[in-house]
Amino acid sequence: MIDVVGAALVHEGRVLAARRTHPPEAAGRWELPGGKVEDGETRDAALVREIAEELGCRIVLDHWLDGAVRIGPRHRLLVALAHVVEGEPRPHEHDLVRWLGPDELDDVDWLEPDRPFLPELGRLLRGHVGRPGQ
Ligand SMILES: Nc1nc2c([nH]c(=O)n2[C@H]2C[C@H](O)[C@@H](COP(=O)(O)OP(=O)(O)OP(=O)(O)O)O2)c(=O)[nH]1
Repeated sequence: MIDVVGAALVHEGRVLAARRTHPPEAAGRWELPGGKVEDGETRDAALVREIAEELGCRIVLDHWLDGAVRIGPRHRLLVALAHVVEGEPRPHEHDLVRWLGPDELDDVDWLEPDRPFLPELGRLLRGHVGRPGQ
């Protein structure tokens, strides 16, 4: 099983969603930025690397959300709450990013494996993670 790691980047009570451009069946659908963990790499290091590549910023991980969701036969998705500590996230590989508040999580067409993480994410955002002054 290969781990795919996604970052729930939180800022001021909103989370960053990114729109995929490939492959064709996933283009236009939304995900948490991230990617596959490489051989010999920790999940944490993989996520920091992927976000630097995809969004050009440095992040720090807060904690991994509960659960792992199968993506097809060989992969599974794990999600960590994280925040940006250097630079501004700008899409290099996605065609759009959006910051979504807890009441906006249903406004975008997420890839299926991401959906089970949304209730916990909504609760965390409503509980004020990443709000100014915290
Ligand atoms: N990054 C990411 N991938 C996701 C999410 N949800 C989901 O089903 N996936 C799927 C899409 C892809 O099939 C796979 C991750 O592939 P990727 O293309 O992002 O990974 P990568 O950057 O390591 O890419 P590659 O070098 O293997 O092409 O997991 C998600 O929230 N984030």
